[in-house]
Amino acid sequence: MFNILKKVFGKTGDAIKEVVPEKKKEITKDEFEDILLEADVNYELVERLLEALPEKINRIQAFNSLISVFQYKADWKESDNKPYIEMIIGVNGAGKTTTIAKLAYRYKEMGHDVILGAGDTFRAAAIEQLSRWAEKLNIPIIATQQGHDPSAVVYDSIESAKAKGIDNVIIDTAGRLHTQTNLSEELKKMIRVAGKAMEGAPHRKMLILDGTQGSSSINQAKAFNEMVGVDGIIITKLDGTAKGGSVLSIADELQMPIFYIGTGEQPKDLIRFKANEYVNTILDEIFI
Ligand SMILES: Nc1nc2c(ncn2[C@@H]2O[C@H](COP(=O)(O)OP(=O)(O)OP(=O)(O)O)[C@@H](O)[C@H]2O)c(=O)[nH]1
Repeated sequence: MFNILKKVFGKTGDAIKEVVPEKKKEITKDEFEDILLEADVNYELVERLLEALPEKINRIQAFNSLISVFQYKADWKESDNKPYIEMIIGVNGAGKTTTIAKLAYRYKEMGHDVILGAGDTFRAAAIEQLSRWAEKLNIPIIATQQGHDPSAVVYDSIESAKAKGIDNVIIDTAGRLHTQTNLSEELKKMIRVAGKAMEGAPHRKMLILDGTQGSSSINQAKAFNEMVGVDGIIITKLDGTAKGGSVLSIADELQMPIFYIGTGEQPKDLIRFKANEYVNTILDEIFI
């Protein structure tokens, strides 16, 4: 796990090395500040973290400082419901489709049966892309034509899962933020219809955030959270960016669990996010 993380945060590590080329036992407050800013931690958070720290900082002090950011409750909200219904939310291009394939792959590996719902009916390309993943992963998908009501997709995929004894339903949604009001109504309707098809559904609403956007994805996240109430986050594309510190800003600003991080473009490239492992990966670049 640490090796994967070391690779994922490789570019962030390179950015840290710009500040401290040699690993040390202690660093100064100024160095810690520069490291965090280089890694794209939001300025206000950096200042807040530094306030409580001494002039010379050792690894334990740095660890305690960074881990304190991850104070959110309910780290892992799993449910016994069968089928277990998830809606995947986020702006276009954040990595929703790929992440749905990754989740589906993960559940299949666990021995579960999975069905997908192509709920981004706004774009034909989204339906096609998800259908291609379904074919590759050999799992069923409920899809309609572009422009049709995505709530029908929600209803049909849940009904199909119930009828066939399928364990996991993963539903894609549209992510066109430029027509936010329509999107908000559409998502709310999808949620209502899910609840009609199965009481308590959707069991989890996951927000996908693009890790290469760094801290700027936070406002998007807030907008989606206001629209529909998000249960947790998946951060994608962390493998390709030096902005690995944005995970801290995201956790701090949104105070909601980060469930997984995307580590590449393949279905297997998704790992559970664990705050202590993440913090240690960053600190390994700084301290002996
Ligand atoms: N390196 C890397 N690339 C990723 C990751 N997740 C997604 N991508 C890539 O990001 C691009 C966009 O991902 P999509 O899954 O198409 O994103 P989307 O949000 O569905 O976007 P639309 O299809 O535009 O709605 C694709 O080229 C993916 O391969 C990740 O964790 N790491």
